[in-house]
Amino acid sequence: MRSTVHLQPSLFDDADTGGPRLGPLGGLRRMVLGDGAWLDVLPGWLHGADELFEHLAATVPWRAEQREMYERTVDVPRLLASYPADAEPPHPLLGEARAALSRHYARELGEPFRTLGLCYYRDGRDSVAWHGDRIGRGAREDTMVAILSVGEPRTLALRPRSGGGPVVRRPLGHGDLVVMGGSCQRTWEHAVPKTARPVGPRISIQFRPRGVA
Ligand SMILES: O=C(O)CCC(=O)C(=O)O
Ligand SMILES: [Fe+2]
Repeated sequence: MRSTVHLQPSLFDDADTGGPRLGPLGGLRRMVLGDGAWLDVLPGWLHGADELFEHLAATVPWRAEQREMYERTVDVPRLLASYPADAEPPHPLLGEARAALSRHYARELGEPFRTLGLCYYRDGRDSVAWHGDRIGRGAREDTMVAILSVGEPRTLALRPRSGGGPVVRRPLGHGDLVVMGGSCQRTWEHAVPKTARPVGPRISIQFRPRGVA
């Protein structure tokens, strides 16, 4: 397995003093994607994200998974960790983030965010292929998946599931928040493409309601 590369302190976040802290969610801006899907974006929601990155990189019990593909067993190109609704988040800030998101979206979502999913992209060879989060209720119902990104910027790509149409590309930087909502998981697909650029590691933190996966 590839070795784990850690960020140099303050490589991304020069203003890093004190611990990590969340800004207000009032600056969220909505992009209407179409077919009932939307994407809310808030660059720089988390300040002082270096410490969170380092903490998660070092303490989360990252899992390497394998998957059957075309009758071969292949490595899933990223490391994973999941925290069910009743598990203690791996950093208190993530509990705060989940509570803030639940408050902000209470009326529109109608239920709180519950579970945490984490992905560790070690370098540009790590990726996630086109998919919707359709294992759970997202296959049938409108829902939301919120993603806080720390570490190296990577691109979140989105495309309509049917009928082609242009690919929407959002760079996700250190401390940025995006929320996929409405029908996004069933009418659109998303991916984090591989890149040939020499990029460092990124951690994606996903917040989902119960039964969405
Ligand atoms: O890396 C990301 O932010 C996206 C991860 C993702 O789509 C997933 O785990 O379902
Ligand atoms: Fe996903």
